[in-house]
Amino acid sequence: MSGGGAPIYNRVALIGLGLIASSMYWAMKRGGVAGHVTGYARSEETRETARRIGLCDTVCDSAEDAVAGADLVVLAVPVGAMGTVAEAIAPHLAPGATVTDVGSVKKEVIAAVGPHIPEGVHFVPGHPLAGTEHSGPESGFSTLFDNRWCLIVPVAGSDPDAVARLTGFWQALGALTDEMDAEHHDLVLAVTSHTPHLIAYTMVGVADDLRRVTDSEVIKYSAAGFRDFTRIAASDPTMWRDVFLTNKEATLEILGRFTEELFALQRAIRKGDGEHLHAYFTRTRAIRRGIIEAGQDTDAPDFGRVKMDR
Ligand SMILES: NC(=O)c1ccc[n+]([C@@H]2O[C@H](COP(=O)([O-])OP(=O)(O)OC[C@H]3O[C@@H](n4cnc5c(N)ncnc54)[C@H](O)[C@@H]3O)[C@@H](O)[C@H]2O)c1
Ligand SMILES: O=C(O)C(=O)C[C@]1(C(=O)O)C=C[C@@H](O)C=C1
Repeated sequence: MSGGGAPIYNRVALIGLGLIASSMYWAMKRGGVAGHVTGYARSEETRETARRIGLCDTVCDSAEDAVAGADLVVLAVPVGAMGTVAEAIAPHLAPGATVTDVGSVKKEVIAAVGPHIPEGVHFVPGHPLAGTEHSGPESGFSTLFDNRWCLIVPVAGSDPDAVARLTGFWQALGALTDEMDAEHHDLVLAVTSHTPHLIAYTMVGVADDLRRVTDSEVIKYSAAGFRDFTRIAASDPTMWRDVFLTNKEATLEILGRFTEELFALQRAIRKGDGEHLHAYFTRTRAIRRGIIEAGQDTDAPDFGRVKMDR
């Protein structure tokens, strides 16, 4: 972490003031990572909230004002709005500035933003793999990125110094960093984040339909597994609508494989094929244990319990 050394960027502009931007602001302040931080959100109400809670050193009434003189501009709006925002700020970007984004999808964001980035301005996309089901300017906290991955996704011709500086910035916010190309990123995230969210949304929807039949029993007596699904399914509808509309190809590919496996399990249940079910669950349990042994999920609530099982 920067820990009070020289700031990595003198002036940072946050466009969109929700969970990710507000967490970035508090983490920047914690580590002395940035000099002055400006912020802009589309709605007057969000800007007022930001001013009230001291989110950003200056809250601007236009994106153009926010980016003026910034050496780092962070696009932290829903994926579907990235292109429009980039187009609006493009004429006001300072020469030599870096524009990055935090969008959950990379290929379509790069296609939407890239063409608007002027000559002499660097574009280095990124994606912190950290979040919660909450959204808006009051949902952020300084430790969100601690020990979480942030994937840096350089585009063709990305300036290596700009990439290295942004990488150092994310590390100073507490994150672990890695580089990945956009196509691979979108496939990996379809497996680890996007399809699981869709499944959670579906399961909660199914239970809600059932609730009408069983008169609230499903929700009332929901076990921990289902409650975890409801947390995920409470995630922001705009953000997730945009994720599925923009990571269509990879999500449909993974959903296709998921459906095949589900049918195989369904068949095993119908035929009473306990061997199939047991072998399948044994394989997936080993995956979970492997993650924990690799130390990649040490803050999971059941970490200690799984260790004690052995
Ligand atoms: N929430 C997560 O778990 C998570 C994790 C990693 C990355 N992301 C990505 O980060 C980005 C922001 O997500 P978030 O969770 O902070 O969302 P959020 O809903 O908390 O905040 C989004 C902000 O953008 C503003 N906004 C929307 N459209 C705008 C526009 N056209 N112009 C200006 N401002 C606009 C909203 O008013 C809000 O302030 C998204 O692209 C999302 O995919 C989210
Ligand atoms: O922890 C959560 O609530 C999240 O959904 C965070 C999560 C994820 O799926 O892991 C969601 C979207 C992102 O783009 C990155 C992280």
